[in-house]
Amino acid sequence: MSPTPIIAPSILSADFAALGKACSDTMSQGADWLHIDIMDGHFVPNMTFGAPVVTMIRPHVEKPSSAFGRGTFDCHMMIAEPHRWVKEFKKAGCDLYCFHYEAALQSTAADSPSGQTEEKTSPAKLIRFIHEQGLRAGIAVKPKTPVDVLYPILDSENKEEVPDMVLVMTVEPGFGGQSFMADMMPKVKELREKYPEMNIEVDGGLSKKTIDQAADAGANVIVAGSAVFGAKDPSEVITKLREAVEKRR
Ligand SMILES: O=C(CO)[C@@H](O)[C@H](O)COP(=O)(O)O
Repeated sequence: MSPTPIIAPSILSADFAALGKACSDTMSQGADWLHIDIMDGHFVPNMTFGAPVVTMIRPHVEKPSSAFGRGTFDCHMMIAEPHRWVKEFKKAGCDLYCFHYEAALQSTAADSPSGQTEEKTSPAKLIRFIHEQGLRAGIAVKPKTPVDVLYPILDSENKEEVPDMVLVMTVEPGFGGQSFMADMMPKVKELREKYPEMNIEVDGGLSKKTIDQAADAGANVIVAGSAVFGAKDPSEVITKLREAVEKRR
């Protein structure tokens, strides 16, 4: 049986002028996690916000009582140099630090904004570092990145260097409201066949219309921005997304 369905509304589509309330509202409407998009204008052609905003919204959502529990702050780091921000985001209240494989390949081993070094890091080293800070680690792949690049990382004997979740992007990262890329589903299917118990997240264009394709492929962590925050009845959308995943377990 694949893991529990987890619905993670992406606050990129929330009302930024009343973000704290938007976060607590979506939780009371049935969300499991909050998906928090961090964009730096380098790794992606858009900017959002950084750790101070995460600190401000943390008190609006009860902290998870267990790993991957309700209230998990799922920080999707669409940033260059993901290694540099782990400690800051831990302090801000992040629970799951999900970085991009493509960014980690370019990253240096600095562990604070001021502590740059020239030493190259690697996705595996970064996962170890995230775990050492007491966070869960996620690794994300852009649409053009094949998932087999992740197999050496996922199959590592060294458990501290194995991520807790894989995020398969179903749009090019950077903006909400884009169309779901159904051609990403073979990647999800392949991952699910190989790793039946792993959390597999999909992000981009998920809605009542597209959820069946993602659920059929085996995704269990569903990110939805515009479909939830733009809905007349967000609870109904969250329920439908969850039911679609639950049906395939
Ligand atoms: O990471 C991203 C976009 O880069 C997402 O998390 C979006 O926020 C999803 O928005 P919708 O496609 O669901 O509107």
